[in-house]
Amino acid sequence: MARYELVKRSVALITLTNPPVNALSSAVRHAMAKSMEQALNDPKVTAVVICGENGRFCGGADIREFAGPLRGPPLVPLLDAIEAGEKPVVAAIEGVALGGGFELALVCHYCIAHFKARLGLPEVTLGILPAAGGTQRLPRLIGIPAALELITTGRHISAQEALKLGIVDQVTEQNACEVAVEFALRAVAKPLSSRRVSMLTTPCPPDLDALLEVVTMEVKKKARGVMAPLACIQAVRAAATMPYSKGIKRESELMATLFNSGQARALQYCFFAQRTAGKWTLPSGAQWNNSKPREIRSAAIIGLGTMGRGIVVSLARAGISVIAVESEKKLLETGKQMVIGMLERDAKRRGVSASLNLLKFTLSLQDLKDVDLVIEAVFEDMALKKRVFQELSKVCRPATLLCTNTSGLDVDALAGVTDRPHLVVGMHFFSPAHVMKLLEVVCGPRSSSETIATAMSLGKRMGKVSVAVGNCPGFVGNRMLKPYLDQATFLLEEGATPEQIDKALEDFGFAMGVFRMSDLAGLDVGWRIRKESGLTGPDVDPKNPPRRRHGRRYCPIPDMVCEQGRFGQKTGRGWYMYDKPGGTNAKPDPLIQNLLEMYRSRYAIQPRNISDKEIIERCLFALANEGFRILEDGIAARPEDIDVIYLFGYGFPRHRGGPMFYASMVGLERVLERLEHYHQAHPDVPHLEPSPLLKKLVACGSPSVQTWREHIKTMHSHL
Ligand SMILES: CCCCCCCCCCCCC/C=C/C(=O)SCCNC(=O)CCNC(=O)[C@H](O)C(C)(C)COP(=O)(O)OP(=O)(O)OC[C@H]1O[C@@H](n2cnc3c(N)ncnc32)[C@H](O)[C@@H]1OP(=O)(O)O
Repeated sequence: MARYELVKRSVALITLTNPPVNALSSAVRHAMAKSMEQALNDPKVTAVVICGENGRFCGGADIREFAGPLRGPPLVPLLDAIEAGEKPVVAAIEGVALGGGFELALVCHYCIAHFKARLGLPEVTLGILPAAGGTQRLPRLIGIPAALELITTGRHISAQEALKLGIVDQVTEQNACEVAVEFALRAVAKPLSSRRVSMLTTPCPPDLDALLEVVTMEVKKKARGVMAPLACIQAVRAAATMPYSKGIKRESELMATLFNSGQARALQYCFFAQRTAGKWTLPSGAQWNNSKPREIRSAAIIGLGTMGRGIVVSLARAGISVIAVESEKKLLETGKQMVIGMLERDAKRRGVSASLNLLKFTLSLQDLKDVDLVIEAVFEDMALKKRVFQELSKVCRPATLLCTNTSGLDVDALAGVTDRPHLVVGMHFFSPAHVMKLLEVVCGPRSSSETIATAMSLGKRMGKVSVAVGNCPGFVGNRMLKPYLDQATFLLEEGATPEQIDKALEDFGFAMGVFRMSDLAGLDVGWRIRKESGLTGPDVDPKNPPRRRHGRRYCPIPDMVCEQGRFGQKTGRGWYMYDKPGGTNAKPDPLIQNLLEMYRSRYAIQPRNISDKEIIERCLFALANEGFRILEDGIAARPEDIDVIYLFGYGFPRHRGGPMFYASMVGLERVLERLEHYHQAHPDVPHLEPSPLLKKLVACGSPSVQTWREHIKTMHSHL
């Protein structure tokens, strides 16, 4: 857990050995304490270097230990002892120094960082704060404004930025450990008092209160209802206003308020869920660690609409040659200019050169004959997509993977028109595709494990969080959206307003309520789909009574909004009104209020007061209920996959963990009871009927979300 060696006859080299990230587990803390004691007591030792094995200094406290009782030597006294020691201690930072790892570096008297190293205090992203002295030492070292920024955002910084801020003493391109040993030898006999950061006085700006107020407002705006950043601000205030001994106590009190909170549990769950999602597995036994992805050097995109353009940018940014295809010269030219502009702006922001040399634009599918992979991103029309796939079958070499960016159509039906169904897979990007991190990899029943592995690995290469899902209408994300949207519009019928529903959801933590989100996405897309499926428009079966389709409750208000040409932000009118087409400032629109009143009076609906609690329960429990059905149907393998999809694709607040984790936090019994209650009140809404899996889990004593998969595994899988 920590290796102790004597090098250069007088330097104790302590190497943390806890792969993969040398987290400060109880065993590591124990071994470090012993090694430090040995180094400080050995008269031969004049200096100490601390480094991490395998080119990684330290990824911080062992997050898995937070879930159980705290064991082993506490970190704070161990770090205090390192700082107080009479022999110079040098941190040799390679790879990462994060969280407790950064705090370890802060107590070392000197820091050498490899030029590729990254440092940061990401505790806030886990719902806690840097409680091993980080909130007290960092402000003393770099001042309040810079420390506040790093601690409240959890941002990682480069070694170069750390040098500029005065966190590290030297950046090297050589082996940081060897440089640190030489540095340590030179540091022997130099006075250490000024190197003990806890002894420094915090440089305090004259307008401290005003600064803290501004940061508090910013944090509240960015992360509504999230506790950890606010606690971080209070801890940093203590660093400015109290001596170290009192500040560290304040830090620890604030940590105690966060440590066992639901938010901390949710955020730590999200950390592991994201990593779990990458470990896809199929019933055949094929999985992430036994299926080799193909190497993708070249790709083609069919269609340069909004999605296609974003995908081209994502691929080019990942260093992949891209051929972009359009059907008309004008569309091709427009798409080309947009892609080039996007890549140039992106490169400027990242301080790199735009990879325009990787791009080729063409009107001819014949140019695709040698590419490794094609992603079709044409209009969401099955007949059109089938024609494209038939054509691709003819022109692409037999080994080319054929992917579709459909947001919900049958991937297997597309595979069926090709000569290589095993090489067909869905790659469902989210708009804007060069910004949104989520990628649903849709596994058709005939997609080979190599095809799935390739799509997953390509997603990772593009910086996406990829989740493998099964093939059904809407896959996971969009399938779950329907009951959520339905509940929102039913609530409108019953007496709520768009702004009331949005406010309840935004107070819950969503960046945007459902109606603001719909206005942003465009209301016409859903309208077209409803018309095509005969739910509205001239094809509606006249036998359907009003507000009912196929024997179920149906709310026609969204159709009525679209009939008025209100398609959302792009038309300047939707559920809200905007200053101009494309405007973003949403204001409640009296016309919508009128429409709702007229609608209710036409159908003799007596509007009632609807509480925020009912809004949240009906929208979110219906959402989770569909998630349970998706697990039952084997469309998602694990609740973590669903949660990751909602966190990264639909703006579900991270501090709530995702819809499935949220349901588990509320308590499955309670969710079941509320769904039963609402289903009784609305028997014509099947989405409110509790799913058999939810009932089964409750019958099994509501196990923790991490163990649900044991109850699901006997069920049929469509992955
Ligand atoms: C009333 C109660 C009072 C309570 C008071 C409590 C007092 C407690 C005091 C304690 C004070 C401690 C203060 C310090 C806190 C911390 O340090 S919290 C941790 C901060 N660190 C992080 O957030 C870093 C997290 N990790 C990462 O960002 C990345 O993993 C990485 C280090 C940048 C590496 O990335 P990459 O190479 O992409 O690998 P990954 O796939 O992400 O990770 C590989 C595997 O390692 C696991 N892992 C990573 N970090 C940790 C960690 N810190 N702890 C445990 N495990 C970790 C990760 O899950 C992967 O595992 P597998 O999926 O199983 O492979």
